[in-house]
Amino acid sequence: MKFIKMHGAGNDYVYVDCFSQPVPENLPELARDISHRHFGVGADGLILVRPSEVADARMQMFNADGSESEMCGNGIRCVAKLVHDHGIAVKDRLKIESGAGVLDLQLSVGQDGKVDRVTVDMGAPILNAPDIPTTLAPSGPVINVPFMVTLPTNHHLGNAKMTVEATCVSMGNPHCVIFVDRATDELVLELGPLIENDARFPRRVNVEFVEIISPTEVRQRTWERGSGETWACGTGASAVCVAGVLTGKTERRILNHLLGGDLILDWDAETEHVMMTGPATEVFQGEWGMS
Ligand SMILES: N[C@H](CCC[C@H](N)C(=O)O)C(=O)O
Repeated sequence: MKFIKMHGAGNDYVYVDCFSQPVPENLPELARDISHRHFGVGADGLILVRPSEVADARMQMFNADGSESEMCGNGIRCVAKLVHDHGIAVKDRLKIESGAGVLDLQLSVGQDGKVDRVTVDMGAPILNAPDIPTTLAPSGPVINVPFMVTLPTNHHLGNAKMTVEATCVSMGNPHCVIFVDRATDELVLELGPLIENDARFPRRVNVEFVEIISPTEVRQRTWERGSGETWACGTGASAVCVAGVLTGKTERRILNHLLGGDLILDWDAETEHVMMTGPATEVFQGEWGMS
């Protein structure tokens, strides 16, 4: 099976062009095996680029643990680059079908004629608690809701319980945004998985730890549902943009610094849609499963 390794701001996936080869079988198992950082190619997950009845292509995304997600922001920028650069649809505006609906993308082409940056209309955020889904509220938005986590005994973070303030947003996939003074390893790597798997998120959740630099600039670390800490998360950055406005901490347009690069987010007041702009990079191509 031929694959293309790509990343969006360091959020790296293995991409399979299913226009030119059949859809692989046992996708969750393949996602786990191919994502393994030592025994596989190494990636945050697997993304299939498939024909679509209603768009230029369809994106199907799996996390490193084999779970399927509705949407992937960094991933959809790379899907657009693959569709353009590999001749599937050579246009500077593309429609890509995802679990969050058919999204519109505007492609920027570099000197080499290949896509280097993409602006994605991520659609409108979903804020109603049951639709995120979370039980942190019976209905309506979840904004700065105190969220107590019980820590395992003798935990680095000290006492047995810790309370953070959660602002929850879905971009087709669920996000729990937490604004902190410093996004430390303890918070990201130890509190992250506890929140990811908390029963108050029936479909688990992606967790963003956000430092406010100014009303127009933030720094984000991400503990992703099904993949652990990633170097960037596009749907997460979109959720952070919305949460910043809902909590009064940021303006509608922000620059977000993630471990692997920067994203520009703009929650348009007219359309209520979040616009995300960022890089898309092809690293190498390979063949999987050569016996
Ligand atoms: N990295 C992706 C998000 C993957 C979300 C996935 N971890 C989930 O289960 O929702 C992004 O750039 O939006």
